[in-house]
Amino acid sequence: MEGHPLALHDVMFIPALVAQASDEQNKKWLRRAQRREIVGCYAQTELGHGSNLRKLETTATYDVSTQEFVLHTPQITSLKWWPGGLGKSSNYAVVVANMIVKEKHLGPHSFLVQLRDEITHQSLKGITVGDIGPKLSFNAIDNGFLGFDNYRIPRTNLLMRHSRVEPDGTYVKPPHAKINYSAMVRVRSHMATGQGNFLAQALTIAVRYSTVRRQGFIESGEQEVKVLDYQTQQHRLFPSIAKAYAFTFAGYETIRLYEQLLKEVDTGNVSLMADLHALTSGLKSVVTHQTAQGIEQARMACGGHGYSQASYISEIFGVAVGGCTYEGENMVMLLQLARYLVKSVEQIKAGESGKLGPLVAYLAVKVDGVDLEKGVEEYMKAFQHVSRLQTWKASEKFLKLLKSGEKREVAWNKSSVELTRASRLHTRLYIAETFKRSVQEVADPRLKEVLTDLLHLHVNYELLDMATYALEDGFLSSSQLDYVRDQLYFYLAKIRPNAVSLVDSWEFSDMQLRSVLGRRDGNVYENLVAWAKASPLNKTDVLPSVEKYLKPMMNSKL
Ligand SMILES: CCCCCCCC/C=C\C/C=C/C(=O)SCCNC(=O)CCNC(=O)[C@H](O)C(C)(C)COP(=O)(O)OP(=O)(O)OC[C@H]1O[C@@H](n2cnc3c(N)ncnc32)[C@H](O)[C@@H]1OP(=O)(O)O
Ligand SMILES: Cc1cc2nc3c(=O)[nH]c(=O)nc-3n(C[C@H](O)[C@H](O)[C@H](O)COP(=O)(O)OP(=O)(O)OC[C@H]3O[C@@H](n4cnc5c(N)ncnc54)[C@H](O)[C@@H]3O)c2cc1C
Repeated sequence: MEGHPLALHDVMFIPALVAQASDEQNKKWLRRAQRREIVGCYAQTELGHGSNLRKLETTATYDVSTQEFVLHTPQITSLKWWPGGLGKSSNYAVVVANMIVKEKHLGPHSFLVQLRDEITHQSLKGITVGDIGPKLSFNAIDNGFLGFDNYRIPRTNLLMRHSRVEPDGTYVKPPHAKINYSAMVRVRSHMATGQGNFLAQALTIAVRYSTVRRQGFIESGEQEVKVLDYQTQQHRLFPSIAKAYAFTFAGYETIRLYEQLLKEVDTGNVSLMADLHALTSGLKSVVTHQTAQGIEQARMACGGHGYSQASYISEIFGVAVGGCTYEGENMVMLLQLARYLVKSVEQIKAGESGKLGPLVAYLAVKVDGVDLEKGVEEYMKAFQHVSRLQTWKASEKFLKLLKSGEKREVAWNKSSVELTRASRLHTRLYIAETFKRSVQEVADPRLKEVLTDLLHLHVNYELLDMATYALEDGFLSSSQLDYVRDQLYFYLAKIRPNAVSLVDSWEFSDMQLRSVLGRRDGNVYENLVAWAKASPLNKTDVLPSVEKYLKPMMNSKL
C-alpha cells in the first residue's frame, strides 16, 4: 500500500517507451527495461512547474556538431521534483525537457537519460539526484529531484516514434502536438479502476467491522444492534460501495479506449486523442475526489477505532488522495474537460451538432421532463439535463465575457468555477451511463439483480446530490425529489443483507488489507488488544523517559 520504489518503472517508464520510442530504439531499450536490467522512472514535474508543461525549464539543446542533446537545468526551479523512483532506485529516466533545435524552442519532448552507472549505481557526472523527503503517504517510494549540468546524451536518445530530429537538425513534427503526453493519458485512463480498488478496500474494512461492532438500540431489546443496521451507517457506506463498482466499470471502458487509441495512433489516426484526453481528465478528477471522500467516511464509520492505524484506513486514504494531485491537479484537469465542453457548445451554436462526439451529443438535445418512476433510463435523462444546463450556463457566461471585450484567458478565469461544475456533472453522467451499460451486460441473473440494486441506489443518491441544479429551472419538482429520497432509503434497506457479500466479493485477503478491524474472521477485539500490546511503547513497563524527564519533574519542589 505504501507504494513500491519500482512502481513507476512499470506504470510510466515502460509505457512511455512503448508509446513514444521507435521500434528501433525499443529493440535496444525495451527488453532490458522489461527484464529490469535497467530501472527507470518518468521525470517531468519540476520544482517550479508541474501543471503548466509548456513552461518546463529543463532544456535539451541539440548540438549538431556532436549530434548530441545537452540537458541543462538553468536554475533552482528547473530541478525535476517529485518523480517516483527517481531519488535512489532508478538508473535511467524518461526525462521531459523543452527541446531547442537551431535556436527554435519546440516544446516538451521525451528523452531516455542514463542517471547512474549500471554497475556501481553511482550518479553520473553532470547529474545531481536525490530523494525529496517524507510525504503524506507513499513513503516506500523514493520520489526524487534531478538536476543536469550541461549533461550530454546522444541524439538517438530523443524518443522518436512520433517526432524526430535528423542528424543535421531537421525536425520532423508529430502527427498531434500533444502526442508526447501519452504516458499521462495512459495512467489517467487506469486511475478509475485503481481508485475504485482503494475505495473497495476501505469499504471492506468498514462494512465488516460494522457487523462486528454493536452499539445502542434501534428498538429496545436484549442485544445492542450491529452498527450496520443504522440507516445513517448504511447511507455513509452503501453509496460508496456502488461507486466502487461504478468506477471500476468506467475504468474498464477508458482502459479499452486507451488501448484502441494506441493502435490507431500507430496507423497515424489521432482522431480519438482529444476525446480520450477530455474524458480521462474529467474521470480522473471526479473519481479521485469521490474516492477520498468515500474512504474518509469509511474511516469515520469505524468510530474511534477507525482513527487507529490498526484500521489501516488512514494509510489507504493517504495513498488514494495523492491521485487528486498526481497526473494533473484535479482543477486543472476539470478545466481541460471544460475546454472540450465549451467547444461542443460552440459547435452546436454554429449549427454543427452533427459533428459532436457520442459523449457530448446530448448537449444538443433538450428534454422537457422525466417520469422517474419508469426507471433508470429516465434518471439518465435527468443527469443529461443537469449536465446540459450547467454546461450551457457556464459556456454562455464565458462567451458573454468574451463578447464584452474580456481577453480569452481572463474570461476563462472568471468562468472557471462554473466550468469545473459543468465538467463534474458531465463526468458523473458518464459514470452513471457506464454503470448502467455494464449492469445490462451481466449474464448471471442473481448477480444482475444485486448489481441492479446498487445501480438504483447510485442513481438515486447522485440525483439527490445534484438536486439544486434540477430544481433551479423547475425540471424536477419537490414531490419528484421526495420520490428519489424514498427510493434511496428503500435501496439502502434492500442492500443491507447483501452488504457483506458485496464487499467480500472483492476478495481482498487479510494480508492485503492489513486491518485489524477488517479481518475476515471478525475477531476484532482480541486482535486489537494483541496489536496494542505489540506497540513499541509496550516493550518495557517503565520507559527511560521516566528517569530522564518525569521523575525530575515530579520530584521538583518548584
Ligand atoms: C496503470 C496503473 C495506474 C495506477 C496508479 C499508479 C500510481 C502512481 C503514482 C503516481 C504517478 C504520478 C505520475 C505523475 O504525476 S507524472 C506528471 C503528471 N503531470 C501532469 O499531469 C501535468 C498536467 N498538465 C498537463 O497535462 C498539461 O499541461 C495540460 C493538459 C494541463 C495543458 O497542456 P498544454 O500543452 O499547455 O495544452 P493547452 O492547455 O494549451 O491545450 C492545447 C490543446 O491541447 C489539448 N491537449 C492537452 N493535452 C492533451 C492530450 N494529452 N491529448 C490530447 N489533447 C490534449 C487541449 O485539450 C487543447 O485542446 P483545444 O482546447 O482543442 O485547444
Ligand atoms: C504522490 C505523487 C507522485 C508524483 N509522481 C510524479 C512522477 O512520477 N513524475 C512526475 O513527473 N511528477 C510526479 N508528481 C508530480 C505531479 O504530477 C504534480 O504535482 C501535479 O501534476 C500538480 O502539479 P503542481 O505540483 O505544479 O501543482 P500546481 O499547479 O502548483 O497546483 C497548485 C494549485 O494551483 C492551481 N492551478 C494551477 N494551474 C492552474 C490553472 N491553470 N487554472 C486553475 N488553477 C490552477 C491548482 O488547481 C492547485 O490548486 C507526483 C506528485 C505526487 C503528489
